[in-house]
Amino acid sequence: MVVGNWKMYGNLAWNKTLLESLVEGLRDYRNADYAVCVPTPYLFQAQAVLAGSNIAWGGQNMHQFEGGAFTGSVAPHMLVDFGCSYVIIGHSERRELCYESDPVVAAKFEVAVKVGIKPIFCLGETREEYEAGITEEVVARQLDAVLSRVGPDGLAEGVLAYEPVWAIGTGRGASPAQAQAVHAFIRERIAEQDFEVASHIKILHGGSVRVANAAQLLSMPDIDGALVGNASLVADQFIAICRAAN
Ligand SMILES: O=C[C@H](O)COP(=O)(O)O
Repeated sequence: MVVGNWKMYGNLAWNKTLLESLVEGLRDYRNADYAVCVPTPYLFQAQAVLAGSNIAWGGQNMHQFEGGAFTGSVAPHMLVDFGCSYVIIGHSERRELCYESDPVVAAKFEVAVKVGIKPIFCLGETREEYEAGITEEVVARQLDAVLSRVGPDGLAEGVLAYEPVWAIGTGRGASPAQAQAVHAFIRERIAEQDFEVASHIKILHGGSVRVANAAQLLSMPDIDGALVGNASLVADQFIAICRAAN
């Protein structure tokens, strides 16, 4: 599975060109799941261009409540209204810049599943946590917050994305071996509660996934795909990464 996270980029004309290029470039690649998560104002456009293609679409966040006086927020059903299949939950940029706590992220995960949208649950350590050697402690804490809220059966309704924060946007991602080790730790922790769920849940990798490193990362046994930022903004690069997963 390969998901493009456009973050806060795009305009109607640029989006149209990129989306149409992706539809054409991936038309014959049907052995993997593909999606793009676009800024909320462009969901209508993603739906219009991607409907009927083999590329799904989704949001980059949503509120944990199903409605209310939360100016500027997006309610879960609003993503459903635009045909979203996915929503990114707990991205490190929101955890840091919007102070999203583990309990809030877990609540968002639960509500996404409730309204029928597959959450892409992001977890990962900061550079400081990596250098302090507490990566496993951090991702375990983040994972456990969701597991304790929804249980393994609820977790199975989502997709995980391990994104070492220190690799995001830097052009220097984790090595395949480094990434595999943490993916395996995450899967083993889930297996402690439910082996079947652990065996089937997708764990994507994010953090400077590029054309140059995608195939190696995707060849790792516990890496089931990629959550791609920068490279998803360039049609040829994102298509090449998607094809590597096919
Ligand atoms: O959601 C995507 C991740 O933040 C990775 O972004 P990046 O590929 O630009 O490092």
